[in-house]
This record gives sequence, structure tokens and C-alpha cells, in this order.
Amino acid sequence: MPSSPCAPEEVRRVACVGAGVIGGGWVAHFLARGYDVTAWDPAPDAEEKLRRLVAAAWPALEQIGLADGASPDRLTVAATLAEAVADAQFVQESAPEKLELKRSLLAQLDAAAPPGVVIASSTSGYPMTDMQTEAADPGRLVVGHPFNPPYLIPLVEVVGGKQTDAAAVEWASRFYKVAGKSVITMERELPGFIANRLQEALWREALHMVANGEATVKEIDDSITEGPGLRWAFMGPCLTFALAGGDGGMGHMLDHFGPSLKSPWTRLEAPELDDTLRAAMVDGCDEAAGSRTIAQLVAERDQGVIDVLRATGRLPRQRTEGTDGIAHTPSTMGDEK
Ligand SMILES: NC(=O)C1=CN([C@@H]2O[C@H](COP(=O)(O)OP(=O)(O)OC[C@H]3O[C@@H](n4cnc5c(N)ncnc54)[C@H](O)[C@@H]3O)[C@@H](O)[C@H]2O)C=CC1
Ligand SMILES: C[N+](C)(C)CC(=O)CC(=O)[O-]
Repeated sequence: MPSSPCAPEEVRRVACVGAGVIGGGWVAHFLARGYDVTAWDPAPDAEEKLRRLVAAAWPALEQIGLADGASPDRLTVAATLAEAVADAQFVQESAPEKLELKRSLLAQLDAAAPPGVVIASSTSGYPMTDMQTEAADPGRLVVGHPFNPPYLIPLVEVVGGKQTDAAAVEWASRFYKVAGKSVITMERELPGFIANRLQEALWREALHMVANGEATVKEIDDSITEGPGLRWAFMGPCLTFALAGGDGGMGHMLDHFGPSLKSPWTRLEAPELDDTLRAAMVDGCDEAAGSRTIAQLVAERDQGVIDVLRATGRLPRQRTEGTDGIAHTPSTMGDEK
């Protein structure tokens, strides 16, 4: 790959190729961050749909804050793929999830984009190694996997393929950060990356339960929104479970509940909970906790759950002054008879 034509901080023009749910979401995000965006999509009604999507997203984007000069007017819809990427400084591909289509489209984008410009694919799970096979310069092709909607959910998973230059992965990771995203740069390829592997495990189990008549769709959704989902918005599953071990943290949690890994709680096979895995989990949680004690983490989690309950309307927002002079939020939880 020739060296990238500009630093991530200097990017002004972004091309988005494929403008459906995710491509359109990317367009809204980049516009809100103050970029000039050129989009291309072969569907005859693509421009109308795209402009509608951006208009619908804009109030939310205004609420969270626009970059100086950000405007939907800075969107251009190109007539051809070549025109869309001709002077792009970064390209985001969001075409349908079909391997052959991605292979050929990434090769076309590579042929049309200026030399050295990084091209990222929004793929939900294909390893870049499998998609970069037809490109003349596969070194500049990376995965930049977003979450729906890309203009509100911060995470992007960035990873290269076997032929991707490390510099392109580094450039893309920096660019996404500059563009306001939260980035996980993966050291190696994994089908489904990290978050979709986790989501998929939950999803498959949910489908098994529905297929076998073991749980309804509502029970499955409620089990997450009324349960673990409240914690996951601000504390990941590992640190959350460390608190299930009380003062003993993750070590005690694994010693206590490790045997249930072998219970038939899921159709997935359980990994062997050997010393290496135990140490990796305990050390990882210690690292994530940093200087925070278990007691501090418990307080942080409790406040987080209260904030999420309040933000989602399940706790009233108004506060009352108690006799102790402390502002209390009256709870209606558990009041339903
Ligand atoms: N929908 C989701 O929640 C997420 C999807 N993704 C990924 O984003 C990509 C796009 O998915 P969606 O936006 O959901 O699909 P979509 O079906 O909403 O949009 C795909 C768009 O690509 C266009 N298209 C068709 N052929 C094309 C071509 N040859 N070149 C360029 N554009 C073409 C279609 O006209 C359509 O507008 C996929 O790789 C998907 O795995 C990633 C994260 C989340
Ligand atoms: C359903 N999906 C696999 C396309 C979802 C994603 O890839 C990420 C998301 O938005 O959850």
C-alpha cells in the first residue's frame, strides 16, 4: 500500500458506498461530524431513501451535538461508484452481506479510489482475508464493523486480513477515533469479530428456546431488558460477573459457579475451566477494575442501573427533597400489585 495520502486528522471527504440501513447510518454519522460525504448506491430510489434517513436521524444528532459546520447539505449522491470515490480520503463500504458481491465490489473500489486511501467494509462477520482476494492492492482493505445505528452506537471493530498492511489497520483505527467512534482494534481475525460472536451465542440460544417452545419471544426480550441488559449498558459481562463473587471477585465467582458451566444451561459446548482460563478471567477483571475496589464497583454498578432505569422511564425522573436534606428519587418499582 502506498503511504496514506493524508493523516486521519486531515480527512475532510468521506465516501459511503451502499446506502441502506448501515450505509445511510454511516452517512448521517459522518455528516454530523462535519465531513463532506459522497454516497453511491445502485438502487433507483436510493437517494430519496438516504436523504429521508439522514433527515430522520438529524434531530437525534442535534441533541447529542453536531461538529462545527455539520450539515445534511454536505451530502452529495454520486451517479457512479467511480465518481463517488474519485477524491475520497476514506471509503466505507456497506453493501449487502454476500461474499462474492463484497469481493468484487472491494476490487472495484480499490481500482477507483485514489492510491493509498483506506477502504473499510461494514461486514458483520466475513474475515477480510476472504473478501480481499480480487483487489489489486489488498493492503489497504480493512473491516470497520459498526453497530446499528452507526450515528448513535459508538463501537467499531477494526481488523485487517492476511494481506492487509498493519499501517492501514492503524490508520483506520485512528480515523474512526477522530471521527468520534469507540474503537476496538483486533490483533487477529475472528469470524463475527468480538461483539457479534457474543450476540450470536445469545441469539442462537434464543432461537433454540423459541423453536422448542421453552420460552416466548416476550420472555426472552424481558429477560434481557429487565435483567442483565440493564447492567451491560455500562459494565461488561466479565466485570459484572466478578461482582457475583462478592469480595472474592472473579476468582471466587469461578470457583463457586464454575461447575455450572458443565450443566446443560446452553447448547454451546462449555470451555474447560482450567487454571489458564481462570487466571485470564481473574487478571482481566483486575485490570478492568484498575484501582477501584469491589465496593466501589458495586456502588458504580448500582448507580448505573438506577441511571438506566431512570433514562428508560422505569424510574420517575423527578426528585424530592427528603427530611435528611438529600435528594431522593421515589421508586415505583415493585409498586405494581
Ligand atoms: N443491519 C445491521 O444491523 C448491520 C449491518 N451491517 C453490515 O452492513 C452491510 C450493509 O447491511 P445493511 O445496511 O443492513 O443492508 P441494506 O440491505 O439495508 O443495504 C444494502 C444497500 O446496498 C445496496 N447495494 C446493493 N448492491 C450493491 C453494490 N453492488 N454496491 C453498493 N451497494 C449495493 C442496496 O441497494 C442497499 O441500499 C452488510 O455488510 C451488513 O452485514 C453491519 C452492522 C449492523
Ligand atoms: C444483525 N447483525 C448481525 C447484522 C447485527 C450486527 O452486525 C451489529 C449490530 O448492530 O448489532
